[in-house]
Amino acid sequence: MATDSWALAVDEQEAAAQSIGGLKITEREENPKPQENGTQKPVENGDKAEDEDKDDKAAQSLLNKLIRSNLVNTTNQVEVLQRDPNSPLYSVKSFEELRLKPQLLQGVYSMGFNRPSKIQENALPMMLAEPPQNLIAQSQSGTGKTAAFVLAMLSHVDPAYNWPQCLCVSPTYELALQTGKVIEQMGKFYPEVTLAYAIRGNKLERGIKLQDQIVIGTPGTVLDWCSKLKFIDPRKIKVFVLDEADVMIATQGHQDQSIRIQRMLPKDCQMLLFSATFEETVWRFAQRVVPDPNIIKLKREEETLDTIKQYYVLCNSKEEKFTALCNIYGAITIAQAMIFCHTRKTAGWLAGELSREGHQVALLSGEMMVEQRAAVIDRFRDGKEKVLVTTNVCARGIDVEQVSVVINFDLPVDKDGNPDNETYLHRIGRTGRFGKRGLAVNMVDSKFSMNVLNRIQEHFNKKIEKLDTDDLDEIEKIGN
Ligand SMILES: Nc1ncnc2c1ncn2[C@@H]1O[C@H](COP(=O)(O)OP(=O)(O)OP(=O)(O)O)[C@@H](O)[C@H]1O
Repeated sequence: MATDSWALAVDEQEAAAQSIGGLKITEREENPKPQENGTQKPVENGDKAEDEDKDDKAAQSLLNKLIRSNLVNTTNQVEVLQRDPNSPLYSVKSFEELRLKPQLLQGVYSMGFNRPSKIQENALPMMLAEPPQNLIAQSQSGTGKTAAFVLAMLSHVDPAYNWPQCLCVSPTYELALQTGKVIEQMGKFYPEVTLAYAIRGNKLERGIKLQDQIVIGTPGTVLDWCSKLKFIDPRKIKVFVLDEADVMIATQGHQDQSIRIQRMLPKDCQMLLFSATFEETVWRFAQRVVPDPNIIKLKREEETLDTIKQYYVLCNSKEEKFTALCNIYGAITIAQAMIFCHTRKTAGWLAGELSREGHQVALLSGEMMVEQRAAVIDRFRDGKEKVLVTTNVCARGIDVEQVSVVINFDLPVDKDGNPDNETYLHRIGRTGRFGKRGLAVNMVDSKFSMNVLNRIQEHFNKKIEKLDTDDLDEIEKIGN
């Protein structure tokens, strides 16, 4: 696998300079509307709209890729829905069974893959079948989807022809680069096949015809290259991959552009769509892009609150919350803790106060570039810092197994001020697999947050006990 240097005109430095975790503006109401129970969502003094981190799916996805050290193994069953239920269902337990080209098998082994992941067991035989079959596949981040479709693309290209045969669209520039790296790695022993990046900044001379067999890019640029600029002849595409469909649809215009690309492709082109989640909107989009699909789904392992001891403490201000936190630290031994705040400002303030108290603190917030965030998480995972202070959305989906104490300095609420039960569960829940015990302490500082807490209790039907942080004996007991 070779990358044409002219085809990748934008270097990695530029990628790093493009902060996708940069300042994001979220609307914040000046006068919050009354909540269901008549209490009001309090506005913290001096908070600005940009102080809240935006839920940026693309940034989260990139962050997940950067901090991932290996395959996420899951014990959950794969659900397969075949287009033709009468044809036998193949699944493979080894890469050898796939009869890959030797250069590709060498590439797979050089990446350290010994056997297919759960999703790959079913997806690979389907994608490599003759005649080609369409596929919609959903499984959580890190379960091996990218590796699977990269292998399918590399298997389907014919290096004897010097024109694009496989087209892959990714939601962002950075995600396209990440997937491009996997194509380059896996195709390392297959130098006849080359890859081009259809991403912003990559300007090609007008009138040229691309000679690379694989093209990866973002929807807008890929569409331009296929239509206006005609660098690619879409009628010669054999495999079309739409990656991260759930992230894709979160960006205005991407859905439309992807559908316009798809319409230019020949009828017998293999369509493959991947997503980490499968909400109704993703599903509707998937069905528009992939005709007559086979469907593979792998459910996320359920998180549970069963092994978590949950408490709340009553305070009147953020200073009192900080004192309560110090009391907890004074009474029980905490190996590593994650503390969640609602805004960047509170997170920054709290991190400063904790450091002054002598704690080794890491701070994670949305104004940091994704690469910086990844570095912070890596250090925390290595135990270099013992406390991670973070804003709501920044740490979503980040799995730090060794953390046994979670403090909700602010309770999770959605943009309308309603309890965000899903986030609550993700922050403090544990998958049955790890089954470790955990401790969660929620800080309540107003009628509003008490109401949020009550509704969280009701939702999960689990009692959250009150804790008196002035009573050291009582705190000691919860640490046991
Ligand atoms: N069969 C395998 N054996 C071992 N490691 C694998 C295997 N397949 C993939 N991996 C590794 O596991 C990690 C996750 O794989 P991959 O990126 O393909 O997952 P993904 O489902 O595409 O994730 P995302 O949704 O974030 O894109 C990568 O580091 C990849 O190199």
